[in-house]
Amino acid sequence: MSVWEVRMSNSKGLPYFFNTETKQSVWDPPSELSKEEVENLPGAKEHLSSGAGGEGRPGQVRASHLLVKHSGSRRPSSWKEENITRSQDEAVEILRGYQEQIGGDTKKFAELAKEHSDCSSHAHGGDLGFFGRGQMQKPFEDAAFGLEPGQMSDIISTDSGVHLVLRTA
Ligand SMILES: N=C(N)NCCC[C@H](NC(=O)[C@@H]1CCC/C1=C\[C@H](COP(=O)(O)O)NC(=O)[C@@H](N)Cc1ccccc1)C(N)=O
Repeated sequence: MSVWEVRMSNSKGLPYFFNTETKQSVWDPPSELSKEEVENLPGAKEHLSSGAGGEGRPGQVRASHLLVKHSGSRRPSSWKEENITRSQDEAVEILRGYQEQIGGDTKKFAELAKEHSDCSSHAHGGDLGFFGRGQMQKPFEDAAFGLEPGQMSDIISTDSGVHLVLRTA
């Protein structure tokens, strides 16, 4: 039985390793443990996201999004539309319509993202792959890290436009 266990830092939204004997906390897996041992530590299952295909590292999430850009977007252009002139209110109305169609159906989410998302990730049904904190714009990061796998956000707004976020792992 290892003296180590995996716990979650709520302030950082990241897992860490706690030594129940020395009461020491470290961010990285203790070097004396093999990968196998780390994965079998108490708390590893719920805190160390392995995700689909296991590419996810601790503290990462995988998410897809459906982005609708508007005239106030930092880059009001996309694969779909050279020059995006809709207002932010119109973009929200459009996204509200997709939100209704999706309900809780993740397959429908990917279909609508593929057809309508103003992000290059539309080609993969909106999939952004795995990412950790510090990579995405803050409102997007907070939404993604605030979801459980399989859960979809409400409409959120970033400098890119308005999004629906679906956490997948
Ligand atoms: N996987 C990463 N680390 N890629 C870098 C993300 C940069 C990050 N992006 C965002 O926060 C928003 C939310 C999600 C997508 C996104 C914006 C834009 C669209 O908006 P625009 O930039 O025209 O304003 N799409 C992207 O970046 C795409 N390369 C994301 C992507 C596409 C295909 C596969 C993987 C990732 C940022 N810090 O700006």
